[in-house]
Amino acid sequence: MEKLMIAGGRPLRGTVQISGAKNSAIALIPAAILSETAVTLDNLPVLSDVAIYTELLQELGASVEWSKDQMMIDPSRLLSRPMPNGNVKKLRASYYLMGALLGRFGEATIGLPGGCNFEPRPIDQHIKGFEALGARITNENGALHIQAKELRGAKIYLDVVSVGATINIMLAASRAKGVTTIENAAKEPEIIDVATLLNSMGAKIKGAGTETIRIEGVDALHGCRHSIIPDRIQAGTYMIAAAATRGDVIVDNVIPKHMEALTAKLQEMGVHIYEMDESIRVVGQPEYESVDVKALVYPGFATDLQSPMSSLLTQTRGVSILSDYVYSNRFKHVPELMRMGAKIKVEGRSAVIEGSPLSAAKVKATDLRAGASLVIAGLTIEGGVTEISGVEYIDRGYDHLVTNLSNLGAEVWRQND
Ligand SMILES: CC(=O)N[C@H]1[C@@H](OP(=O)(O)OP(=O)(O)OC[C@H]2O[C@@H](n3ccc(=O)[nH]c3=O)[C@H](O)[C@@H]2O)O[C@H](CO)[C@@H](O)[C@@H]1O
Ligand SMILES: C=C(OP(=O)(O)O)C(=O)O
Repeated sequence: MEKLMIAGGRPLRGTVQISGAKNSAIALIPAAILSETAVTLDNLPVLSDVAIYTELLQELGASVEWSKDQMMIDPSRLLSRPMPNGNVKKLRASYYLMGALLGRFGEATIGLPGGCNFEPRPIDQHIKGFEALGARITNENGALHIQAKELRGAKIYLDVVSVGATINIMLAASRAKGVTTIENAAKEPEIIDVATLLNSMGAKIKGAGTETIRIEGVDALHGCRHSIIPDRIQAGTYMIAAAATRGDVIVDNVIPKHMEALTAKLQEMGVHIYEMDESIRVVGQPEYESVDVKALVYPGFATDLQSPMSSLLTQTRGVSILSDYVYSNRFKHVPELMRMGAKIKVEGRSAVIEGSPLSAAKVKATDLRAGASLVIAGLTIEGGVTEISGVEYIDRGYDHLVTNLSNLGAEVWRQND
């Protein structure tokens, strides 16, 4: 197994280019199969989740050509084959095949999803949405069989604000008869990105990015070309790493508006931030104030940046409280950070973090963003080499990580056990 090795203590300096958003890409790829003709996606991130999705589409009979940051998906020969096991279990976003296949064929059999399992992640709101559209759902040995004679538009109120349920319902409802409204919808930028693709394919979706989305079903969808939005979580991770190493980094190809909650929090700590049209410069400072952070749904502070932020909060002068109101138990990185000398106490859905020096250790990434937090911690440590196992989780969300960090002056390499 590969490990990530970091000889830290060097301030990151230079420019890093951010690729397309993982959480958009792995929704846009299944969205493309609602089309009868080819869809081309640009600005695609090169990630293991994208590779797995490519295989899933090929297993269903689609033709996929992927070269660098571009992918052409021709779903004209695709069939709704049962996918109870295998690749569907390897990633969370395989649940989008439910909405996409249901919309295109009126039927889907898909195994329950995998992905980062930092806590139970139910999909009851997805199911509630499909049922409201007229689908019947049965559980067959751990796979959901979803079938509808005819999908009909409906008014759906989500009990919890869910990114996945909002997108999944949009996918199926695009091909339903009549109008669907999703109330209490999630507002994440990735939802707008999916709606933009679907509208370019001929769908009639209004209100994406607000809490009420209106979808007028259409009879057919067609091919188009679409460029994926920048990855705000990857961008945020580099911003936090720049601050933590007291570096000076331009994070390029970002939408600064998407970064507002993080930017404001970093400024509150004393980090200097300069926003440009499509880039953000982060200039670290010798000392930081402790702050309280609440991870919330968008436009609040992203839960996916909560663990990376924990590492930065070990670098302050006081005690910070970091609470996660999206995933109450997303703290698997904490024991690993404590191995590195962090002083953190988890109390309910909060981590109480006291500033303290860290030291190099052998640690294990147990999920994607836990991995990112360990990388940031390792980058700050002067003396010794931090060894991070579980690199496969980090590869789910950070393309060209070693190259990017090396270009910023970090001493980072991969090593086989
Ligand atoms: C592939 C993808 O885009 N993943 C992102 C997506 O995950 P995902 O879409 O799976 O997360 P959701 O927005 O659905 O989850 C938000 C909250 O709602 C709960 N919930 C969700 C659905 C449901 O049917 N029932 C239910 O109770 C979840 O347990 C969680 O507490 O949004 C999360 C929250 O921003 C991010 O951390 C993930 O990176
Ligand atoms: C939790 C994440 O991803 P997923 O939902 O795909 O597991 C993430 O990107 O931090």
